[in-house]
Amino acid sequence: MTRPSPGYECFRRWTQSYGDVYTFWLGSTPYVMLCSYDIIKETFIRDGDTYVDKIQQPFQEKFRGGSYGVVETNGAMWRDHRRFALHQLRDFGLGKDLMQEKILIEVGEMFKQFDATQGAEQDVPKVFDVAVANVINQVIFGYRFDGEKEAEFKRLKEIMDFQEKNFNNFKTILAVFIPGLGRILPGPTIDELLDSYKTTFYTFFDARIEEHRAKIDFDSIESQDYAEAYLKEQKKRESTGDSTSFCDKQLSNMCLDLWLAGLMTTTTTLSWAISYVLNDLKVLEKVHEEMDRVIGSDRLITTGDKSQLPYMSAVVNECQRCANILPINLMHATTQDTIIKGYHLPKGTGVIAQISTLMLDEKIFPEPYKFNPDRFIDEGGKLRKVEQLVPFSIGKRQCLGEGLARMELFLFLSNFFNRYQMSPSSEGPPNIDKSKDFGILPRRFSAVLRKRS
Ligand code: HEM
Repeated sequence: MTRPSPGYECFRRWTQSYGDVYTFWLGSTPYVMLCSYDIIKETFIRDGDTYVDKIQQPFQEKFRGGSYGVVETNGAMWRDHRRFALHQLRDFGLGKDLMQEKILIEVGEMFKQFDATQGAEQDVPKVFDVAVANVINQVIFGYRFDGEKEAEFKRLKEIMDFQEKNFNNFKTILAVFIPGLGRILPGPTIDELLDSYKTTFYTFFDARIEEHRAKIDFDSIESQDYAEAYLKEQKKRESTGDSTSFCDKQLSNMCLDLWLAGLMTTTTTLSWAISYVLNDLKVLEKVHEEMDRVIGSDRLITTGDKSQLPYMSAVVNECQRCANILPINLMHATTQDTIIKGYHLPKGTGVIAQISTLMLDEKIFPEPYKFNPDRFIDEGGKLRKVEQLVPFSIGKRQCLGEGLARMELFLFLSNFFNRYQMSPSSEGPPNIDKSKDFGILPRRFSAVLRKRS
């Protein structure tokens, strides 16, 4: 393979050596990496339809029982379900106050947990994990993990920890893409890993779906959550003779995609965000100075305050840039023959918009590994818009949950910082070195919180 092994710095160096378009081979499959904003704009934005497909990975179909969900599907299946999910997210209150209300309830619950143990070292990411899980589970299944449901979350968390532990290393990625090699590597095979992971998740989703089916009122117009809206749409389509496009298997797989994409990305970003700030407490001082000047109390901060809090927004931007949670973005495929910079790419060629390299481009972000929110503040003290900040990717497959994620990051972080003074635990600030990681894992750490007066 290569030295250093594939990861942020390796992709950055390859871009410096080979230019902003080069080929990266995973097993026997070539992927064309697009590594500058100009080339990504020229392809994924200006010619979006040509880059919209996903490479079909055999292990995905095996895992899902066919081509299902929204993250891995192509054509009408992908288009229909992406549109439907976006529509439901809007109906549940994105852009209105409803979603914000749900998130602020979680902020309040989170405060109760942190307040109860203030002054002592506490596991901060653990509390954020539950808060974010409650938000996405409300969207999909309409309830929070409180009271007797707490055990449910504990079980799901165990599976996610299992996934984190077993799937975020280069050996496993190699085994996925080069199955022959996977069979001779030590440890459990990919099939064994996927089997245990899959059974638990689908069992959870299918049980929730059956509960919905048992109590659904098909005559009610409003739906409380995604699963209810889906079952109604399924019935509507079946009545017109279409029994395939909104089938049961697709519902389980949509729940899986929304749940996993909605939870792990956001919790990982939040844990990195707090880790960066714990490593540079001067940033927290500046946040507090802005909060005291603009908010001046412990009232809940809402999205209505955002335009008055440019430094806070710059902190969120810089946390997303540095967290840079996908060292390799998801793999796309060309839908037709095309030409990039004079190179001919036949239909079906793997193409990757390399957003992690873009967010570490030193021409745009000098000293790219330095955590520096001020890079997003202009001379007039206002928030500076930087096109190259693309943590949610670009083009027709751009993150489906971007609106929800942005709202969660701003509301969770701004309210958390406004309420607490924070200091590292006796172990010191969390480790923020990513140089040895291929995948990116959430940070696990404790910190001491004290309510600000
Ligand atoms: C900080 C949080 C998040 C980050 C950084 C993030 C980032 C991304 C990225 C980079 C992609 C790949 C786009 C591409 O293929 O080019 C993606 C896709 C996706 N994300 Fe997110 N995401 C976040 C939160 C969420 C949330 C909250 C949801 C769910 C509500 C979600 C659902 C999805 C889905 C379903 C896709 C696949 C879209 C498609 O293929 O059409 N994400 N996300």
